[in-house]
Amino acid sequence: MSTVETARKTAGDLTHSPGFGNEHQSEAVPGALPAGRNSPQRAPLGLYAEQLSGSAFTEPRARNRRSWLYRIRPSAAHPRFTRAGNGTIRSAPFTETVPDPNRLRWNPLPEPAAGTDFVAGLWTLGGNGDVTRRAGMAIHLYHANTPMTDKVFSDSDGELLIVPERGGLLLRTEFGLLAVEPGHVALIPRGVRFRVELLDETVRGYVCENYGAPFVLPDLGPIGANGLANARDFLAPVAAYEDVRRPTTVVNKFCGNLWTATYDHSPLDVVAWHGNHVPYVYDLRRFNVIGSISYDHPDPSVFTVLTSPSDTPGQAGVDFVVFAPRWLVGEDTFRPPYFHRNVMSEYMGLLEGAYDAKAEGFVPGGGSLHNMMSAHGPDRETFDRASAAELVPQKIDDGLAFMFETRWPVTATAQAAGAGHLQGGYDDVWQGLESNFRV
Ligand SMILES: O=C(O)Cc1cc(O)ccc1O
Ligand SMILES: [Fe+2]
Repeated sequence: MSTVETARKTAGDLTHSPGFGNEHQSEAVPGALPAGRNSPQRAPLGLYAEQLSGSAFTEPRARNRRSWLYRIRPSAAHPRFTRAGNGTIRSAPFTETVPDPNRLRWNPLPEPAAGTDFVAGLWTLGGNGDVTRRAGMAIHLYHANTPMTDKVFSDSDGELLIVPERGGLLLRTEFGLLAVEPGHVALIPRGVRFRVELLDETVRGYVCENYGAPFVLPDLGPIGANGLANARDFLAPVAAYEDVRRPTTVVNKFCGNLWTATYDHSPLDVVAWHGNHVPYVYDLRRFNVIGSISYDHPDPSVFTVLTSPSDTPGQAGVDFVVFAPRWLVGEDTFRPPYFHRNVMSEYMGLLEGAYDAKAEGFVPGGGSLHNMMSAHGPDRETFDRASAAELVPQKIDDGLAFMFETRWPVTATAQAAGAGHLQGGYDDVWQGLESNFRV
């Protein structure tokens, strides 16, 4: 069997622990999880107990995050990390270019060179904030055609929201295995080690690296107790471990740089765990879309899947927003996204099909950046069509788009600002919107 076939077979057999933000627990071997305490004098089965903290010990209970891992060897037993090249990964502060008020749009990344794995194929588009302050975010794209072998990755700088656009990934994490396909997302918490294997020969997608407060489900306010992304649709893995004594390269992204150390064993050796600092997958098509059933186009905040709150109430470090299949029924309403200028900065990507504000040029695997206060909205073709459309109920089900919306302007990396796949002439999509003013 090819490595892809083997990974597919493994992905087909996975079981999960459902729920977002709750206390999960799992043991791959009966009796591996200590009962009634975290640190028994001797952990069961000769395992080592270790706490992984995703919040300060003292943060309020509602925001407190930690997991207890029961592992074959303690994480502390490792040699010295040394600097490795950062490849095409960049981190905040982003200072290679000046922040650009122009509307920018990219085509998909070119095909990866042979032998590119997930970490080597990470390519940073831009971001904001400062990794050393745990504030802000980065937008990455990835492309890969090779599984990571005897190599694991962990990101001390933030959590990773992985959004596949082409091909599926098998994520072997310290907590167990997750499979994530286009139309699904995976969320890997800060510091969790994982290896990426491929469910297809070539894979491609987007990553939001969130340096700030971990993503949570948004409050629902008057929507009530249910709706948007439902907590039970998030799936954590069940424990699965490797007892492998073979040199394994651990790549750690720390304060913007990659560091590596060669362990003499696989650190994916957690036999049991419990806690709430855990990875998840989520199927975007489970999103319960709320919208207007009378008139007007609601703000896209109503499509928020996950939000990273900042110290300013209601102003997210980053929101992850999905434009999922839905009905449009608004009466006397311009139904596509309206023209607007937004204090928040918007990076949009497309997972399949088309997006209802853009007739052409915004393609799956590509992306657009509409920075703070930049004027954007429907292109001319969309404006003309939607202004004349007969307002019968209409199902939008020919596309899946998403947005990373962030409180601070996004500064592009040099490689993104100078990319061959940066589109020229994006401004032209708003040309020809002539004055129709008549008095
Ligand atoms: O710019 C975009 O396409 C995203 C967006 C969608 C929408 O429905 C309303 C506002 C908005 O920024
Ligand atoms: Fe917008």
